[in-house]
Amino acid sequence: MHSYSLIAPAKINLYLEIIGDRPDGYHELAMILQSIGLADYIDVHSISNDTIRVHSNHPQVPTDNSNLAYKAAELMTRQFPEAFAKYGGVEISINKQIPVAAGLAGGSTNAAAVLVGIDLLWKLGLTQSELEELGATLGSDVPFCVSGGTAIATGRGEQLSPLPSLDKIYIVLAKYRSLEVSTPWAYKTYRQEFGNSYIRDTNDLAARASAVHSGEIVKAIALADAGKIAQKLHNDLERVVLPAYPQVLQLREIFANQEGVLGTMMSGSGPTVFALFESEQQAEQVKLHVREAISDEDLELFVTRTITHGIQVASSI
Ligand SMILES: C[C@@](CO)(OP(=O)(O)O)[C@H](O)COP(=O)(O)OP(=O)(O)OC[C@H]1O[C@@H](n2ccc(N)nc2=O)[C@H](O)[C@@H]1O
Ligand SMILES: Nc1ncnc2c1ncn2[C@@H]1O[C@H](COP(=O)(O)OP(=O)(O)O)[C@@H](O)[C@H]1O
Repeated sequence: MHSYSLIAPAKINLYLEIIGDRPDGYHELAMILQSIGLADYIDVHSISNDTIRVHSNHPQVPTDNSNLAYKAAELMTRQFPEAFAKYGGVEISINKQIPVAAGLAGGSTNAAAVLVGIDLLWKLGLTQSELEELGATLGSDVPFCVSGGTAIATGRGEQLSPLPSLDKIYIVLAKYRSLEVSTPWAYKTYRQEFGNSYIRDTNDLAARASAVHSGEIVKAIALADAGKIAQKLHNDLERVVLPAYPQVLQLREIFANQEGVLGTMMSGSGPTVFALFESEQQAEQVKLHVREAISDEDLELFVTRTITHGIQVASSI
C-alpha cells in the first residue's frame, strides 16, 4: 500500500480539573476526554523524494513545519531513519472539518492520524502504546487522539485509563469562527488567579489524580447515564475564559436555558461550548433555536455525537 486515508475525530472534555503545577512548567490535570463524530480526513502517501509536504483546505492551518501533522511526520523520520530511507518522503493532505483553535484537539488528532498512517505505510507494526508514547512528545492531547473513545487522562493529559465507551450521546457544538483562545494564556492566567489552591505535596497530587477514577462522573459513565454525566460536567478553565470572553459566557447561558439540554460546558481551553442531549432530534431543534437567538454569521453550530474510537483507516490503495 502506498496511500492511506484516515478519519481523525475531535474530542471534548467532559471533565477538566487543574490540580497542580509540574516541574516542567505544565499543569497536573485530571480530565475525562471523549471522542466525537466531527472529524478531519487525512490522506498520507509516500513520495519518491525525501521531503514532507502538507496540504490543507483551510486557510488557518499552516502547511509548514509548524503544522502538528508535519511535526508528527518529522518525528517518524527521526525515529525510523531506515524506513524513511526505504520508503521515501510523505505527502499529507488535511481535509479540515474541525474548527481551528477551538479546544477540540484538531491539530492533535491530525498528528495522531499521521503517526498511525506512517506506521502503516512503513509497515512498522507499532503497538498502540508505542504510538501514544511518540504522540506524547508532540502534544499533551495526542496520545488520547490515537485510541480515542472515552478515557481518564492524568499527568499532562498523556496518561490514559480507558473508560466504558459512551456511544450516541448527542451533542451541539457552538463556536464563533473569529474567536480564538490561546491554550498557554488560559493555563497561565489560571495559575496567576487560582494557583494558590494547587496541591503542592507530590503524594497528595497522586492521590487527587487517582481519586478521579472513583468520582461521580466516572460512575455515571459506567452506567451510560447521559443525564447524570451531564450534571457532573466540569472545566476549571471556564473560571478564566468565561469572564474574559463574554461571547462564550453568552453561549453557555443560551444553552443552559434550552429545553432538552442535559448539560452544557466549554471544551478544553475553549472557545467551543457544547451541550449534551438524549436524542438527535432534540439536538437539531436546539441548534435551530440558538441560530434564531444569535443571528451572527460568525457563529458555527454543529450537531454530532459521542463515538467509541480514535483514529480509523477509511481506505488504502
Ligand atoms: C486544554 C486542553 C484540554 O484537553 O485541550 P485544548 O483546549 O488545547 O484542546 C489540553 O490540556 C491542551 O492540550 P494540547 O493542546 O495538546 O497541549 P500542549 O500542546 O501540550 O500544550 C500547550 C500549552 O498548554 C499549556 N499546558 C498544556 C497541558 C498541561 N497539562 N498544562 C499546561 O500548562 C502549556 O502552556 C503548553 O505550552
Ligand atoms: N493540523 C493542524 N490543525 C489545526 N491547527 C493546527 C494544525 N497544526 C498546527 N496548528 C495550529 O495550532 C493551533 C491550535 O489549533 P488546534 O489544534 O485546532 O486547537 P486546540 O489546541 O484548541 O484544540 C492553531 O492556531 C493552528 O495554527
